[in-house]
Amino acid sequence: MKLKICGMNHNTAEVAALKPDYLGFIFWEPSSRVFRGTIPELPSGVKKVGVFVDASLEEILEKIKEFGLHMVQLHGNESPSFCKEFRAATQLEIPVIKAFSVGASFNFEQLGPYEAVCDFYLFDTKGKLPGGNSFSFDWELLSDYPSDKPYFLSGGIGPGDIDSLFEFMHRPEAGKCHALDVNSRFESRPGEKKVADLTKFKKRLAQGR
Ligand SMILES: O=C(O)c1ccccc1N[C@@H]1O[C@H](COP(=O)(O)O)[C@@H](O)[C@H]1O
Repeated sequence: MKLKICGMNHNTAEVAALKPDYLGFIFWEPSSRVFRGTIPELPSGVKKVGVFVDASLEEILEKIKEFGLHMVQLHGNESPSFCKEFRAATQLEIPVIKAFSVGASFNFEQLGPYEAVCDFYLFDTKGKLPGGNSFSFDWELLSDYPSDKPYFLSGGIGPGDIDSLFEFMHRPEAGKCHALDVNSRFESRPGEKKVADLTKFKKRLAQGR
């Protein structure tokens, strides 16, 4: 299972040294962990993911160029036609993660129009904010997941969730789970990650149950 550490801002180099598969940078101004500054050189293999909320195509393309982003996470109400336009503009070179907010229930039919225009889905918990709400949804809802597309499991995953994650990973609905996405539950303040907790979490994940 791959790992994405999101909401990087204050201690990027230290966290990158753990060599997660993905590091996420939030490019949404109202976020308390909006990315400022420059991204240090990362160990090879660590992919930089830009997280956007209903940004314009121009803004996203600009950030890709400025920060050398490898992938984008569209975390707002971006339409299938916007995803298609983005893929055409980037000639399929920048994979698209389309995020969806999951409440007490989730209508998987809404994924249909996105099947051909994104590379991954991401399931986050529905809350007041578009993302970074710090609480999880009922992962059992994913037992109705109808797609073959790999997805990121997100939303309030914290250091204490390892055992439930191992349980989840043994269920059929985890078959298409490509990566775990962690964010606010590993922070000492917004954008500053707790390296010791992340180190332990990553190690436990690698060891397996
Ligand atoms: O973290 C944010 O501030 C944020 C703002 C706007 C869009 C997405 C954001 N973060 C994403 O939210 C999920 C879940 O975060 P958490 O674990 O509940 O804190 C994660 O995918 C982040 O990429």
